[in-house]
Amino acid sequence: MEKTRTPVTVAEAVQRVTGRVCRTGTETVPLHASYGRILAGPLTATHDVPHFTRSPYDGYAIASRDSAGASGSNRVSFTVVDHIGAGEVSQAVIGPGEAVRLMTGAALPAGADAVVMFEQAVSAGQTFTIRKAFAPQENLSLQGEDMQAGETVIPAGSFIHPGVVALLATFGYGEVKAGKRPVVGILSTGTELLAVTEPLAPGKIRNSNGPMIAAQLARMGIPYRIYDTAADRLEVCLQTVRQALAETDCLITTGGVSVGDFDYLPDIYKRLGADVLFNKVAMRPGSVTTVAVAGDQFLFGLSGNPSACFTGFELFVRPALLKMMGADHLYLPRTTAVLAEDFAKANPFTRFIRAVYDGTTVRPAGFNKSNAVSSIARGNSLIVLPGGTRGFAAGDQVDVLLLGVEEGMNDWVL
Ligand SMILES: Nc1nc2c(c(=O)[nH]1)N[C@H]1C(S)=C(S)[C@@H](COP(=O)(O)OP(=O)(O)OC[C@H]3O[C@@H](n4cnc5c(N)ncnc54)[C@H](O)[C@@H]3O)O[C@H]1N2
Ligand code: MOO
Ligand SMILES: [Mg+2]
Repeated sequence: MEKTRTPVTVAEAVQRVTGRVCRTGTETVPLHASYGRILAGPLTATHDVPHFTRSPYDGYAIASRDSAGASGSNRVSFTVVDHIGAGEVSQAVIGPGEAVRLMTGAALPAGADAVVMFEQAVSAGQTFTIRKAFAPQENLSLQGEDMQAGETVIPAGSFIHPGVVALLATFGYGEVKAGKRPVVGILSTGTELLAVTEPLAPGKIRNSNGPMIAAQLARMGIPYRIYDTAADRLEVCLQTVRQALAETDCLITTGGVSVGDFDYLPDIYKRLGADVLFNKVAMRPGSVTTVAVAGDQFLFGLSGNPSACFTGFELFVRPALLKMMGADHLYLPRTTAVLAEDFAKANPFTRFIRAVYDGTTVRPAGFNKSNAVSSIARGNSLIVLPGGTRGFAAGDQVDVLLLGVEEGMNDWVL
């Protein structure tokens, strides 16, 4: 008889997984391919930004002291001695009553310390007048106002989003050192599984977990290798698992992880001498989710039930892969929202409900059993109801995990 499994809390399971992760290493990637990677080292400003004081407006550079006393009834006049656009540097040194006509982004000429916007001047040929006094540094984009040389702007472990790409470009990095991405194997097990394009047959279903996991990995920018689905036969599955472990950094299997007569993953972990971190989690769906480590390779044994499989990936596989790449924000972003409808079921275990979150309220995304596919498709989030609670009513405040958001949180508190 199958030994009773001891459930661990979700927090404990998450901690056991992330606690065992070793970094995959680092590699240098071209800047244009760096989006979505994890920054290996801190990004320090190698120069001031901007590195020269410039005009933030199209207008005239003046010496502010020349504008003293200007008013509507006492217009002060300037003579334009040069004319530059962004990228040009004026050789003029502004003397009393002189100005340089310059465009946004152009370097401030010597002798100037303020900029008059075109809208603040009345122009006439090579001269213009103003009706107010300008303060020193008025309308300037000062050297170093954005970043100063030596400042750490982005810490190591950050997700390289488009803003970080802009920063790397600003400092002249044509390539960047990033966390190496693990190559992940995907193996769907189950004698009942048909390839996606095969016609249905009695008792058979199409393999939806494999393509779903591939997409979950793709969403993280992680390369994967898909193995042919394996029938529920111990030797066949074991052989494919061994092959996958030889060819990839870690393996995600789906199905065959529970207590059924043809659930062979538990035997496979034994045969591999793998260290099973847990094989039962106090959660629904996905209570049978198993994570094992063979040598230094993770084996994520996700449930065959689609909603459980999906949830197991987001809760355990995702943070592990992020940590392998050196990320410091491992967990799904979390928020709270008002439950839009009653959820009457009791929650002996922590419950993750595929849900639709609209920024204020959240509601279950329809049929929500462990075997549901529809609610994974309709949902954009997971409602988290703590274990040991009764039902929840419309209007209750609940925790929500957001799916498909690039950057996560650096703690798991649920
Ligand atoms: N006596 C017990 N039975 C079950 C228990 C239990 O504790 N005691 N746990 C139940 C729970 S909870 C879950 S979840 C499932 C988990 O089963 P497995 O992970 O072993 O997965 P399978 O048995 O292989 O399949 C379950 C279900 O999912 C379908 N499936 C499998 N692979 C795919 C795929 N790639 N794409 C789409 N659907 C898939 C499969 O046909 C089954 O219907 O066990 C419960 N039983
Ligand atoms: O592992 Mo099961 O998903 O709890 O239904
Ligand atoms: Mg089973």
